[in-house]
Amino acid sequence: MSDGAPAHIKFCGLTRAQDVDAAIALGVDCIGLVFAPRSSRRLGLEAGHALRTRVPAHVRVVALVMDQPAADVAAVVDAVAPDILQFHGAEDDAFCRGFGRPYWKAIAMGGDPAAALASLPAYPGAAAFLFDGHAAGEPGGGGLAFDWRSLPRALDRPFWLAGGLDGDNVARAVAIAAPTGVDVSSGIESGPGIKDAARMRAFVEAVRRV
Ligand SMILES: O=C(O)c1ccccc1NCC(=O)[C@H](O)[C@H](O)COP(=O)(O)O
Repeated sequence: MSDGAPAHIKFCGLTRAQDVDAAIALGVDCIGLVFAPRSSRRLGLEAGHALRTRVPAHVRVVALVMDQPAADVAAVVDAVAPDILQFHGAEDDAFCRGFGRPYWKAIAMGGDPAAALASLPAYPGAAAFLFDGHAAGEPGGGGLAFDWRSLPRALDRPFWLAGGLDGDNVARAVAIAAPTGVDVSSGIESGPGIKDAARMRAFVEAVRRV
């Protein structure tokens, strides 16, 4: 749970240099780059590397993967040097630990939230959890929210809230769930992977007003 500090902000699914630059100028804490095969925001390794080089050291780069072979994840690590790996699929803790990076585990809250929460002890190595609104087996980034009240009142590590957030609802979400941070993709877009400057700004301002 939050310690009362402002929620951290992660913009996810960036594909354009100008959006990365704008996000950094707005002061976000994390930039998410998607390498999952089933994503319309998927980056190739060269494009991911090029975006990564624009990000200063105080902003963390999070590489998203989903049910990919270890060699593919290792190639992302080699090419992009992410600060964090975010796993979105059915990967287990041993797999997620195997790349020499801290990892966050996305938890799909869109189907059976109780079953989703029951899976948390299976990830003792996760540095954080990211609760997302999609159902298990489905990709993220679809703007699907879940019932924020279904999250536990106490967790033993940081957690991020994701799924269907935007500048209009993020303040309420933070007030209800008190997450460590908030993650947004489609809620700041004009189209898949195309971030909108005004929506990005509105999101950051809404979080900072909480
Ligand atoms: O964004 C994608 O296309 C994606 C594809 C496959 C796995 C994960 C993906 N995104 C995960 C994210 O962290 C999104 O930011 C998160 O699902 C929130 O998305 P949105 O509901 O659109 O804000």
